[in-house]
Order: sequence, then structure tokens, then C-alpha cells
Amino acid sequence: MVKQGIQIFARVKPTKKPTADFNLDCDEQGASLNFVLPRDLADGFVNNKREHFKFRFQKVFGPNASQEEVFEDIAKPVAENVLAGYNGTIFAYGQTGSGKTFTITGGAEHYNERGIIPRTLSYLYQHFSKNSAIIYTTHISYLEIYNEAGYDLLNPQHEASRLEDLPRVSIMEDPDQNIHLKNLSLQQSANEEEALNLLFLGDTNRMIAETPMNQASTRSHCIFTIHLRSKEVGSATVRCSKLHLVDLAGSERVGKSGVGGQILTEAKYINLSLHYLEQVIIALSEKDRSHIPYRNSMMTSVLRDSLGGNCMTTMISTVSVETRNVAESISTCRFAQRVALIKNDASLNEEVDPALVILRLKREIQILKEQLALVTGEQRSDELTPEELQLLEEQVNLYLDSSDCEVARVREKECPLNASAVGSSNGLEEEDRSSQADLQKLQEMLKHRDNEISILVNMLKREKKKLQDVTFQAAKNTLQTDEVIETDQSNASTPPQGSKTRTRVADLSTAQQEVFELFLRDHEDRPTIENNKAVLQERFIEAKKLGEQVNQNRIKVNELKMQLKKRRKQIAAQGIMENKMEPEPDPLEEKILNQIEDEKKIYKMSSSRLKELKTQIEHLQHLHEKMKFLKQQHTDILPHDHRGENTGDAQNHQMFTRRMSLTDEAADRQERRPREHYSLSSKDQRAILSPEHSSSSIPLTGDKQTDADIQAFIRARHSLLNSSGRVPDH
Ligand SMILES: Nc1ncnc2c1ncn2[C@@H]1O[C@H](COP(=O)(O)OP(=O)(O)OP(=O)(O)O)[C@@H](O)[C@H]1O
Repeated sequence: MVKQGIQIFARVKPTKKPTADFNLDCDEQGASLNFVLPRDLADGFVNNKREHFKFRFQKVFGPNASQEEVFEDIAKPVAENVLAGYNGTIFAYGQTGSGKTFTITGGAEHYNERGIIPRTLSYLYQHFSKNSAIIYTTHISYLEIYNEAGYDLLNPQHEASRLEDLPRVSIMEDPDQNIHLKNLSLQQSANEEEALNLLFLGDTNRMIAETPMNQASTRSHCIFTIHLRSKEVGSATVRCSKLHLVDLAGSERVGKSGVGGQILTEAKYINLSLHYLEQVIIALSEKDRSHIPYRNSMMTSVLRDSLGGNCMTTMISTVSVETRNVAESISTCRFAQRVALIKNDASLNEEVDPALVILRLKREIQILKEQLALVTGEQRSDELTPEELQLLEEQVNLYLDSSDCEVARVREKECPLNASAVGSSNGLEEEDRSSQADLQKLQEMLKHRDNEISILVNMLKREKKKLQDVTFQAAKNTLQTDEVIETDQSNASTPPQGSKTRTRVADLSTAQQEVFELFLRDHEDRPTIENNKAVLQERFIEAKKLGEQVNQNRIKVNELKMQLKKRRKQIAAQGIMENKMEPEPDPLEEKILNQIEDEKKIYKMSSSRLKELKTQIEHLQHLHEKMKFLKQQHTDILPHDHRGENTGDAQNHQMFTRRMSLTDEAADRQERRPREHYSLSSKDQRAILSPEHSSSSIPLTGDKQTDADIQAFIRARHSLLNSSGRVPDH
């Protein structure tokens, strides 16, 4: 709020006639207007009439001051305040013919004679066009107060008609003592041209008459008002201000005006209303005056804000320095001095856009209705519209995204126990996510192992079949050999070649037996593999169950969390409704929190068991890897064994040797197996297979290719044993 006295200015009308003695003094504080009245000899030599008069103003405009100068110094600052959102008033006061209309509206002859109204309009519209960031709306009203009656000068239907035909304006007052003018039209003007047209229309309708002192005397008070509404783009705040530009009727005394008839009546009314104006001014300038008689006249009622109210007001005293008008001029200056004592309280007229306020209130009502329904448990009977559904979805997402931390913080302040529960449930979520990933990994691993096991079982089946074939072939060979022996025994002369053959047959028979034993032993591995497979399946089933359990836990915890949020919302809404500052402990909320804790315990147990299972499954996987490697070795050898079947004794022996090495390794792997059934002692085998052992000591077949194979096998075996840290005994 700005506390400001009414600014007073004086303007001296130029004159061609001889003038009274007056001068203007200017200093830093303003200017003063000095009058020197000549001593009237008719009053006698001895009289105490005052001869010197000095009046101070903000500024005094001499006879040569231009309209532009007056506008710049008086109207422009007021217009700027109006643009900033303050109310403003400029009123001209002076006797008839002193230049009030010339100053406010301007002369009719030259463009340069444009007065304050057209110049202010021009200034405002120029400002609007320069500031595109602010939206301005301008309305104009033009009120004439003639003989204490108000008329709307801007009614387009009554253009150039008689004053009586103009709409009558009446004053209404609301309980807050705000004045409203009924029937006064507000005409919107989008640009300067439209505003000037309105000014011209109003001026045409004004009551003008010829008086002895002014050929075109305005016989009424006229108030031209610019209503300004400004709003920054994107802002909800609106500024509304008014600028009253007032041209008062002449303030001369009736006796001096030299009029009669209707003009005399007018003069009386003018004098009366100016008298009331003076009374208001005196009342306002006096301290501790409780009652200000604004209601005495229409003019003071309308200008109520401008005089001692929410307005920045400026008065222009128009004076004539012609000798015959000096007394009136002094009277005008005296009046101005009193006006200068009045202090106004101008405040920024800012308000929130009513349309936006309505929108906001509607939203608030909707939210409150929803909260009420939530608290009272009232159900909506109608279905939600798609817009409502979308809005709800957005709100829920927004709440879930942003409110967790906020809620946690708020709850932490309210109850540390709750905060820890929320925090722990967040931790639970993280654990849950990592366990889910573990579970998935384990499931994949189990699937993989399962496939491997079935491949191994198939391989074992194939091997079994092949060994059966080999056994069958060996039995067949034995039968044939027996036949040969029998034939040899029946011959008296047995060549040395025959005894050699028998020895070979005996060797072959032993090799076949070893192969058979190997088959049996390999066959014995099957239960181990089957057992491992069964254990793996068991673990898999358990892991699957636990996975489901963990999932159930997670769903349950989420449900409980939703319940918790909903409950807290209800409690908060209830608190708002009942205006409770502190939230009371809620048993239901406690119950939900306990349930969350229980679920958390179950979850932790399941989670740790899943970890155990993971270790076990990894161990089993390791065993299977080992078995897979051994079986792979076995499978690689088998094709050579088959070659042995076809190529005779040497290949059979090679097969035997390889089988021996395999058996040896299998024996080491499976310590539980008895070694007695080997046809060669373990020591003998090692001696044979040791790399240090000279190649000549290894029983060779005589076939170059086969012998090379045997040597390569021995080297490979040795390097394998070395890499696994098992160096054979020497
Ligand atoms: N400063 C000025 N410069 C030139 N001419 C002026 C000046 N002031 C007034 N006049 C002229 O004096 C005449 C009377 O002025 P004006 O009509 O403005 O007086 P007024 O105070 O409005 O009188 P009324 O109260 O009777 O309406 C007009 O012809 C106007 O052009």
C-alpha cells in the first residue's frame, strides 16, 4: 500500500488582455504562484486587505506551456501507475473558461492541442503493443453529472440526441460501502481508434451552453474512465485498475457568471456540488474526522476512492490571471492547498483470475467428495468415466513413484517403528529380486543337467549293447578255437605253429574275460548316475516348491503393503476431517505391519534354504561333470574295440590294455570297489603303463599302427594323471 498525498498542479491560461501582477517561482521542492493585488483606493488608505498571495504546487505551468508538457509531467506518471495496477485520478478544477476542458480533452482545432485523455489513450495502447507478454483488456465509460443526475454518454443508441434521452445512471452501494453505477455502460475498446471514437461520441453528447464567460461552457461534471485489466501470459493473477479523467464544471460564483434562467439553475447545481466537494476535501484534510460526507452529491460519491481512498490522485488547478478573474483564481489556489493535505492509500489491485479460482474450487470439491466417500465407505453406484479412470491411474502412478520416500519420511517423523517397517519392506523387495534371479538361474542349471543325465544314460545303454556284442563275438571265437585244438590233438604231428596258436587263444580268452568284467563294472556305475539323477530331481522339485513359496510371499507382502497405504490414507483423511493434529495408534495398521513381518520371516527361511539347495546342486553338477568326462573317454575307446574284433588278436590285446588303464582309473575313482578280481595286479599294470617303462617292456602286438596307438594312449594317460595331480607309482 502506498500512502500518498494528492498531487496538485497549476496551469495558467494564456490571455491577450492586461493581466494582474503575478509571477512564478520555481525551486527544488516545486513551484509557487504569486499574486499581487493592487490596492483599491476605494477602500481608503487605511485597510488591512491582503495584497500578496503565494501558493505552492508540485509544478506551475505558465501560459506558454504546451499540451505535451502537461501530459508528460502530470498524466504520464499517473498512467504508468495505472499500468502497474494502481487506481489513478486526474481532475481539473477552475472557474469557467480557465482551460479545464482544454487541458483534459484538448482543443478542437489543432492536433497539437490534444489534451490528456487522447494522449493517455495513445500512450496506453502503445504500451500494450510493446508488451506482448501481458494480456490487456480495456473498457471505457463516460459519465456526465448534470444537475445532480448521472447520464451515460457512451450509449450508442442515443447518439446526438437530447440529454434527457440518455440512460440515467444511478448510484448503488453494497454492504461494504462500495459504489456501483447502475446503467453506466462499459465499452470495450480493442485499439486506440476505438477508444478515441468513444471519446468523440461522449463529447458529442455532453451538455454545452454559451455563457458570458465561455462560448462553449461545459455545464456539467464529466468523468471519463479507462478500466484496465492485465494478466501475464500463463499467470493466474489479474490486475484491475481504473483511471478517472475528470473535467469539472466551472467553479465561479453564480453572481459573477452573470447568467439567469436555466443556466442560472445549472450554475446553482454546479456550485452546490462543488460546495459538497469542498466539504469532503475539508473533512478529509482535518485530522480525527470520523465522517466524510461523500453521499451529499453524486460527484463526491463517484469520486469517493479518488478522494482519500485507494487511488493516486492529481489535481490540476486552471487559473486565469486576468484582473477580473484573479479573485476566482486565488479561490481555486486556496482550494488546491486544502486538497494537497489529503492523504490517499493506494494499493495494488491484484486478484486471482475468477475463472481459475472456480476451476480450482471445483477440483477441491471433487477431491473432498472422494475423501469423504473413502472415509464413510460410500460406494459409487455409477461407473467411472474413461477420463476419471485415466486420472486415477495417473494419480496412483504418481503416488507410487514419488510418495514412497515422502510417506516414509512423514511416517518416520510420526512413528519411527513404522519408518523401520517401511524401510525393511524395501530391503525385503531387494532381497526378493535377487532371490528371484538366483532361482531362475538354478532352474536353468537343473534343466541343463537333466538333459546331460539323459544323454549319459543313453550312452551307457549303447555301451552296454556294444559290450554284449563283443562278449558274444568272443564266445564264438572261443568255440572255434576249441574246435581247432580238438583237431590238433587228433593229429599226431603237432607243428610248433599249433602251440603258438593255443597260447594266443588263452591270451584272448583272458582279455575277453577282462572286457566282460569291465562291462560289469561300468554297468555298476549306472546306479551312481541314477542315484545322482534322482537326488538332482529331488533337489529340483524342492527348489521349485521353494520358488513358488517365495513368489507367494512376494505377492502377499505386496498386497499387505497396498492395504497399509490405503489404511494410512484413510487415517490421514479422517484426521483432516476431524481436525486432529496428532495421529492416534491404529490397531489395524499394527496388525498389517505384523503380518508383513511374519511374511518376511517365512521369506528369509525359504531364501536361505534355496541357497543351501544351490550349493548342493552345484556339487552334484560337479560330480556329473566328472562322470561325463570319464564316460566320454570310454565312448572314445569303443570304436577301437570294435576294430579289434575285426583285425584279430593284436586288436583284442590293445582293447584289453586300454580297458586295463580305464579300469585302473575307475578303481581309483571308486575306492569302494574291490581290486581282487583284476587278472593282473595293480602293481603289474602300473609297471606296464608307466612312462618310464621302456616301450620294449610293453606287450606289443607287432602291428605298427596298433603299437603306435598304444604308445600314444600311454602318453596321454600319463599327462592326464599329471594334470589331475596323480602321478603313478614307480
Ligand atoms: N492553455 C490554453 N492555451 C490555449 N487556449 C486555451 C488554453 N486554455 C483554455 N484555452 C481556450 O480557452 C477557451 C475556454 O477554455 P475551456 O473551455 O477549456 O474552459 P473551461 O474551464 O472548460 O470552461 P467551462 O468550465 O465553462 O467549460 C477555449 O476556447 C480554449 O481553447
